[in-house]
Order: sequence, then C-alpha cells, then structure tokens
Amino acid sequence: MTPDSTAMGPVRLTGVSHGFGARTVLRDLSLTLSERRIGIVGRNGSGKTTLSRLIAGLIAPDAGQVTVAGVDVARDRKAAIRTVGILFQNPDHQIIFPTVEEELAFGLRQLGHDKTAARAEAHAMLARFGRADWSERPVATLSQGQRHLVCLMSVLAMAPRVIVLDEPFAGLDLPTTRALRRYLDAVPAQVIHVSHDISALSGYDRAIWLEGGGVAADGPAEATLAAYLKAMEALGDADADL
Ligand SMILES: Nc1ncnc2c1ncn2[C@@H]1O[C@H](COP(=O)(O)OP(=O)(O)OP(=O)(O)O)[C@@H](O)[C@H]1O
Repeated sequence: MTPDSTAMGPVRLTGVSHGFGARTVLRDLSLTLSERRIGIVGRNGSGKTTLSRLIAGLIAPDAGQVTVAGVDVARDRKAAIRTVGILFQNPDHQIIFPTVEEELAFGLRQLGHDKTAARAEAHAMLARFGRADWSERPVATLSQGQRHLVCLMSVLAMAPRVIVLDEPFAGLDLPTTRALRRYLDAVPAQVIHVSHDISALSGYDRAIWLEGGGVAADGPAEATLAAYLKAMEALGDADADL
C-alpha cells in the first residue's frame, strides 16, 4: 500500500497574511491541506507563488503561521527541508552548482547522506528519467526545460513528504512531461501543484482558486476548476496580462 504522506499531519495555514511593500497579496488565509493531490489556480498575480513559498517556509508570513505536520516551516528550516520540497517556476533561481550531479547530490548531503550515497542516489534519479548521461554535464549547457527537469529531480531525490510544484511542466517537452506526470501520479508524497493549465490538475482530490488575496472557491477539483474556467472565459480578453 502507498504510505499516506499526510498521516503525520496536514499543511496548516492559520490567519496567514503576506504582502510586499504596501500591497497585501494574501489576507487572513486559513487552510488545512490534507488531501494527497491539491491544485492551486488563480490569475496572474493572485498570490499562487507567494502561497507556495510560504508553504515551503522560504518566506515567513507577515501575520499568522504555516505548519507542516506541526513544524513551523519558516522558523525551523532544518526540519522543513526534510518535510517540504519546492520546485520553483524559474530553474535559474534554484540551481546553485555547476554540474548536474553536484546539484542533485547537494540536497541529499543536506539530509545527511555521505558523499558516496548521495552520488549513488543522484545517479539513480537521473537514470529514472532516462538522463544517466547528464551526471557530469555542466548545467550551463542545458536548455531551460532541461534545467527545470534537473531542479525537479533534485526535489524528488530528497523524497519529501510534501512537494510543492509551481508550474512544473513549463518548458518541458511532451515525452518528459508524460514521464513526469506518471512519476508524480505514483509518488507517495502529498503534492500541492500550482498551475495555469487546469488539465494538469484534473483528477486531483481538491483545488483552490485564489483571487483578490483570498479563496474564491475551494473543494473537489472538478467543481473548482470548472468554476474557475467559466469565470476566466467570461473575462475573455479582459484577463490578458499584457
Ligand atoms: N518579491 C516581491 N517583491 C514585490 N512584489 C512581489 C514579490 N513577489 C511577488 N510580488 C507581487 O505579489 C503579487 C503576487 O505574486 P505571485 O508571484 O505570488 O502571483 P502568482 O499568482 O504566482 O502569479 P503568476 O501566475 O503570474 O505566476 C504580484 O503582484 C507580484 O508582483
């Protein structure tokens, strides 16, 4: 049986507000996220990335608290890196090492694996995605989509209980997207997936639509996504973020 990744406790936001300068992006948000597959949708600038970063503990909320299985992820970074993994939208904001193997091994070393074990696990992850030949590759020689995949493999290799994905398929070709979807469908972790592509979220247990600093709809994915799609279609060209 697949281990229940949420059995140790859900992702919980309690009265969370966050903003940048004078702009409040999320206002007094309280959510308990315990379903295995949760989608987050919303228009450009609605706060999806901000929410992702709060859940991963990369930013501390201006007010309120974010906990994952009881761990305050912004305050207890050591526990947080074992618990929550996040894939950024832009791989260049994530990658810090010159070669693919070093990048994958870094997270594993942070988890306490010795050098040999970290290398072996990095190789196993590369092989799983048919990229065994990438280990010595300088990251700089990879395309944007390939760098995105490196980030994703780095997160998956750490086997966190919660994986936050911010547009994980952006820039990936179709075969890689399919391989990744298959992998994500099977991964025992809880997945919180931000996407503009609602088809990527179909079949999910729950979807949350963010709008105007709060939740516009929250419930079974099919219902939330249908309501969101209808609203976006009604907006038509007025929604264009140009
Ligand atoms: N570091 C920052 N400094 C200033 N403003 C920011 C910062 N990060 C985000 N913002 C602003 O906060 C708002 C929400 O941004 P966020 O990236 O969370 O939205 P999003 O829903 O992920 O958008 P998109 O769909 O375009 O990726 C936007 O208006 C954005 O410009």
